[in-house]
Amino acid sequence: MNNIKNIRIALDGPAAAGKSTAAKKIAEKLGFIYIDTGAMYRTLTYKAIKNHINPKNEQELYDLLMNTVIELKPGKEGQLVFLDGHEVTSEIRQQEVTKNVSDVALHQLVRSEMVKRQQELVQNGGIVMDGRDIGTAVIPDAELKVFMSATAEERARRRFEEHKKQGIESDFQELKAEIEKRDHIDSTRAVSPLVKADDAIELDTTHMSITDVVNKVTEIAAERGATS
Ligand SMILES: Nc1ncnc2c1ncn2[C@@H]1O[C@H](COP(=O)(O)OP(=O)(O)OP(=O)(O)O)[C@@H](O)[C@H]1O
Ligand SMILES: Nc1ccn([C@@H]2O[C@H](COP(=O)(O)O)[C@@H](O)[C@H]2O)c(=O)n1
Repeated sequence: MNNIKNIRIALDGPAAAGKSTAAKKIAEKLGFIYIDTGAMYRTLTYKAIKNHINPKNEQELYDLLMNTVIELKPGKEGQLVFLDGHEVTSEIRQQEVTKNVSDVALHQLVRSEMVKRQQELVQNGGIVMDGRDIGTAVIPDAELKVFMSATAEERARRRFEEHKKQGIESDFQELKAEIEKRDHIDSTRAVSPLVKADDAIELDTTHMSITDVVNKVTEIAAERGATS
């Protein structure tokens, strides 16, 4: 890095641990760019569903990805997502996408292309990137790695409250089961599974507020050279 201010912060952890909420605020505080890599896997999944491609068909998914432009752009409320030039920011959060995304994300061919694209996005530093393999595969030499966790019960409770605020009806037990299923697929896949990098700082946020989390990470980021 030629500018010590432009550190790269890798934020990994299981579903609904609060990664994107924290990452957005940390980026805002530091004047960094925020990149949500889950959105890229979700966008491919959304297109695969539209094209009736089976999430288990690695070659067809890869061919589709090679003919797909995924753009992430900063917006007022966070990151905007574009698929082949069309905005799909809210479409990629649909339940059908959530249910299938971990099966799409487990393939070697899909992951190596996604990692390549993500590495191009972090070249200049000054970024907070969140996902499942950022500290282990995308930016293994990141200046700061954080592995955010919380109990499955608390993560399901947070998602349930989020849905309630958005007027989306949901069942707590179903949400918890969906989160646990996704975590299981993500952490047991053969290619870059969800795992804490050896040199990541573990942050159990079960009893932490969003402000506590943001303050903690920005404090450590400042120690590692980031200035706002
Ligand atoms: N420390 C916290 N305390 C209470 N609620 C939180 C905390 N962090 C995040 N939340 C809330 O939990 C919900 C899930 O957070 P968020 O979407 O940031 O998780 P995530 O890790 O990015 O999830 P995913 O990987 O599934 O996209 C959001 O409604 C968010 O406002
Ligand atoms: N670096 C990443 C990011 C995401 N995934 C997969 O995408 C799913 C959706 O991610 P969200 O953060 O939007 O919930 C996630 O469950 C993983 O299957 C990934 O593999 N690597």
